[in-house]
Amino acid sequence: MGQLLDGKLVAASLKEETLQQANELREKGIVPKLTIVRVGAQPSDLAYERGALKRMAACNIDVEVKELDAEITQEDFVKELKAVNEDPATHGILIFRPLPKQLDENAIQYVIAPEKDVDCFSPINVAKMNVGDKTGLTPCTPTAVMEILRHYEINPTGKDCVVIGASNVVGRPVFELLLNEMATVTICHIETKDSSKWARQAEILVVGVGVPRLVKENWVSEGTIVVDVGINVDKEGKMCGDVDFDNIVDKASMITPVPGGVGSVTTSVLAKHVVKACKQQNGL
Ligand SMILES: Nc1nc(=O)c2c([nH]1)NC[C@@H]1CN(c3ccc(C(=O)N[C@@H](CCC(=O)O)C(=O)O)cc3)C=[N+]21
Repeated sequence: MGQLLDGKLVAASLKEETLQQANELREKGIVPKLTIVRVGAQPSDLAYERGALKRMAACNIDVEVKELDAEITQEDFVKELKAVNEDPATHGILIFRPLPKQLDENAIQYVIAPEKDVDCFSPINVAKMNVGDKTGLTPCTPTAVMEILRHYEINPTGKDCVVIGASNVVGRPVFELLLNEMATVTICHIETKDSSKWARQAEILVVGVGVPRLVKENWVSEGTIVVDVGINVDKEGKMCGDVDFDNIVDKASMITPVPGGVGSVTTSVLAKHVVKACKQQNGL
């Protein structure tokens, strides 16, 4: 059986680091704070919010949820966001996405203050990530993938990596973060003729598509390292990933479970980013 890549372990070790840094800031009289901007009450937003609130509490980071009406206009949303940008007590801002359809994400991405943008919504942070400028803030879930690899001393440098899924929130940033580590990266997407053919060549396979158990046993080779970013609910109401875990676990050399894999690391990365942003804003 392949080794389980245990996200809870990774999250716990990140938490220790972040808690210590948050406490050091508090000793200096600086209180690190995250403000969450939620429009409406989407179940997936609420699921993430619950996890984020718990994690911030564990890291001694303050958090405020700014809950906005589901029908809010573009103009009012921009006004609210600018107020959070300018709030000196707030060091990190997380806006749940996707936003409802009356709001124009392509315009709003330019409004969020880049130095507070802890989940990489601003094109400034996207550009910094894409050129490997470490002063920026990277997206939490893709960074959680990298933190799992780092924790288990899996160095992507020079490795053949295949990313399944080219979304702006998972696949593309994972591609860029792996490339920054000098991996050889192939990205497969909806128009790829045969993703399984590329996946079988992978030393590290990262999957983020949002299709329950898309990746079957014949997509992996003996020894592949499999990282599953999917969080789905199957027809039986059971949480599952994008990888057919039960049929792959024996073939893979290492594999993340769902739940308990990437998804359990994301909020720890969020906390780490709030502390990073807080330090930068205080010249530390
Ligand atoms: N800017 C932005 N970034 C996001 O990352 C983002 C977002 N907007 N909008 C909403 C979606 C949804 N989302 C979830 C994350 C974890 C669970 C979840 O269930 N987590 C489990 C752990 C799952 C596991 O262990 O794999 C938990 O916290 O217990 C659900 C949903 C993030 N999102």
